[in-house]
Amino acid sequence: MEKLACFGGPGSYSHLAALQQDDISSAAIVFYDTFAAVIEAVARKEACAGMVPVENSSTGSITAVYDALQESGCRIGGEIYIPIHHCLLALPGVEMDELQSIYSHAQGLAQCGKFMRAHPRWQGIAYGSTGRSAAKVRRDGIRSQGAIGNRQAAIRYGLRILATDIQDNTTNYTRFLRICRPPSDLRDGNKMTLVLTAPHVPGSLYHILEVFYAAGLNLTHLESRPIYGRPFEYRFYADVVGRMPSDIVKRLEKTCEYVQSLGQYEENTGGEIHAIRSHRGNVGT
Ligand SMILES: O=C(O)C(=O)Cc1ccccc1
Repeated sequence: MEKLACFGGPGSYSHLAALQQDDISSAAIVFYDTFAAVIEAVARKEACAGMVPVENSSTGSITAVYDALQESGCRIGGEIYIPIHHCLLALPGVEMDELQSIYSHAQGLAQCGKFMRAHPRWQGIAYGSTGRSAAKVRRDGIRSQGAIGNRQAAIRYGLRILATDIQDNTTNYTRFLRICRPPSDLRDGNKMTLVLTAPHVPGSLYHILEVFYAAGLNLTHLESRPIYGRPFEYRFYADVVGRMPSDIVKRLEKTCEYVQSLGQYEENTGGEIHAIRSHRGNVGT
């Protein structure tokens, strides 16, 4: 059976994203404890695909994923947006005022900053993932331990939900990437992630963006990451919606110092997040 390498353990948000992959059965999901380990597992052919979070609507990009992807030779085969509704979890029968240590993935703690600050006696402790945090609370059986995670983790580990929707931002979404290995699992689609570098001359990024503009391509995300060994020089990751004709690819190749496709995949337009983004787009025009 083809395996999917997933970040974070049973009950993590990445697990929820992996379970929504129609072609993968839940028994085929294997867990890894770092984003880089997921990507390496795909590169080493231990799995046909991987699932990692890449961007959150309140805390921003997970830059470690871009960096691990760059080194690996892997590609992006899909994306999925998951609404993130964080809950405060504890052992059955435990009340809020008994809690002292709250375990979660660093992303979970960051997304619940206001809730955590409203309880200054609690210590937030970054742990492997939200799923692993919930499992730890159950395994340790210590009444002063809580976790931040999702409702499914509470059900899976038999934990009590003490508070719901504790994230700062009511529209809290995480974008997950399906990682694949070329040429297998490479897909077609209307969205593309490009990695590019710009020549070090005035206006070079402007001219690159102009190519997207002239072709009517919607740039949905632009990320810059340092290039190792070239201090203060950057590699750009551009997500572009719209099909790219070959003359545009040629123009980009002429304008960029370096350009490569990291994958072409179907834009995830399902659900509420798409309505929110489309609405915002309409308001702006
Ligand atoms: O720890 C998890 O459950 C993850 O998959 C990472 C994460 C954490 C918080 C919000 C979204 C993703």
